Amino acid sequence: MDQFVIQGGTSLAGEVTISGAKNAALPILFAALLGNGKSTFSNVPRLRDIGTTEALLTTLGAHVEWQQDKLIIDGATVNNTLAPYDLVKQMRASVLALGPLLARFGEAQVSLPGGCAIGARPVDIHIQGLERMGATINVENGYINAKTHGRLKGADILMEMVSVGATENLLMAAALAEGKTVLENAAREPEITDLANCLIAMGAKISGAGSSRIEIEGVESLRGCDYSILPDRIETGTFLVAAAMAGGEVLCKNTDYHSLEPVIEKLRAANAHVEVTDSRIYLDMRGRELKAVNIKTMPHPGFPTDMQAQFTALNVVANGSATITETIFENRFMHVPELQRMGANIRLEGNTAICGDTEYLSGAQVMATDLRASASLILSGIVARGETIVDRIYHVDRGYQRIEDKLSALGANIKRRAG
Ligand SMILES: CC(=O)N[C@H]1[C@@H](OP(=O)(O)OP(=O)(O)OC[C@H]2O[C@@H](n3ccc(=O)[nH]c3=O)[C@H](O)[C@@H]2O)O[C@H](CO)[C@@H](O)[C@@H]1O
Ligand SMILES: C=C(OP(=O)(O)O)C(=O)O
Repeated sequence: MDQFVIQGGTSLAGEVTISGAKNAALPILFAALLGNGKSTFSNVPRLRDIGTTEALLTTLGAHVEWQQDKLIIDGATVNNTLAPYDLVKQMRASVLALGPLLARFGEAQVSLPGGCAIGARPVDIHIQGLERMGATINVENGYINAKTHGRLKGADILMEMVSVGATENLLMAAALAEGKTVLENAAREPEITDLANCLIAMGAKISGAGSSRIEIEGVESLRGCDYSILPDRIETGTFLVAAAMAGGEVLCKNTDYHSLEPVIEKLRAANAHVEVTDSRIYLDMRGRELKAVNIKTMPHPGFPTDMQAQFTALNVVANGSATITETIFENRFMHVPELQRMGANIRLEGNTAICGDTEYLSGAQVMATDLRASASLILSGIVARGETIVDRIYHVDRGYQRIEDKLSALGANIKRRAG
């Protein structure tokens, strides 16, 4: 298994070009299953999860190919509705095949994704919503088996919790349902708006995406589209935090400042100087004292859970003490024991991490447990004294495109060692 070897203590300065958003690309690539023609996607990040999605779409019969930097998916060739465990277990987002397959083919068998390191991650809200649209669903032998007689029927669906995945699955299903669907208490993440815009480009009739009430007037068929994926707000946030922790400066290009407002607000509260234009964010931390900030993760437009681990690392090296409260996932503090091994002064109380003053971090061999936990360990390694080795970096490769190349270009001393 590959590792990262990091020599700490370097400063960071320069520019970084942000890739397309994993969490927008994954639902959008599954949306191609709804179209009866070829879709061409640009700004698709080169990630392990994208490879897994390509494999799953191919298993479902879609013709998938890269043409230079564009990913082409032909929804017209889809001829199989079984998403097998072997692929779903590699990536939970595979459950997003459920809504499109059921809506287009009247049936789907999708392996239950199960939990992962950060929490149980149930899919009951996805299932209940599809049942409201007339699907018959049973969960047996580890599979969600869904069927519908004729088309799905539009319905008023009040989701009991704000769920990004359920909103995406139901939005895709409703696009091809008969009649009108109203999704209440919908997630408002930028990635939902991006998915809705892609569906609209395929011919769907959707209004209200980005608000908590989305209305969808189902259509009989959808076509392929040409669509560019939104920039990755979490990758952007990770580089901004890296520069803040290292006392350096960074210009993030090809990004989207609007999707990052809660993160930028916290970086400014941490005493970073931040300047924004629509597609660029510049952070300067030179000569400024980094201050610890209180964080509470919330659905968008609150502070994103996917930036929680990086801010835990930031608080560790900042002055003062502050609390980090995780409200989305019950077990998203796996980075804490690893950071403690590097000398971090953190105390866990239930779903809150209290970060006190830490004199310095010292390099150590640490283990990545999930995607953003891995990022927090890399950032800590860059500012630690001595050498840090991060094991199990396949987690990082799920969601960051060649993070070591981008960090090296900024001045970090980080190398991938093949294991
Ligand atoms: C609201 C939120 O911040 N969602 C995050 C979540 O999306 P993801 O789609 O993975 O998770 P959800 O938004 O669905 O989950 C939000 C909460 O609802 C619960 N739940 C969800 C579905 C369901 O059927 N039943 C149920 O109980 C989950 O356990 C969780 O506590 O993880 C992604 C990857 O880290 C992030 O990019 C999303 O921003
Ligand atoms: C946890 C994440 O992704 P996933 O939902 O794919 O596990 C993430 O993007 O931080």
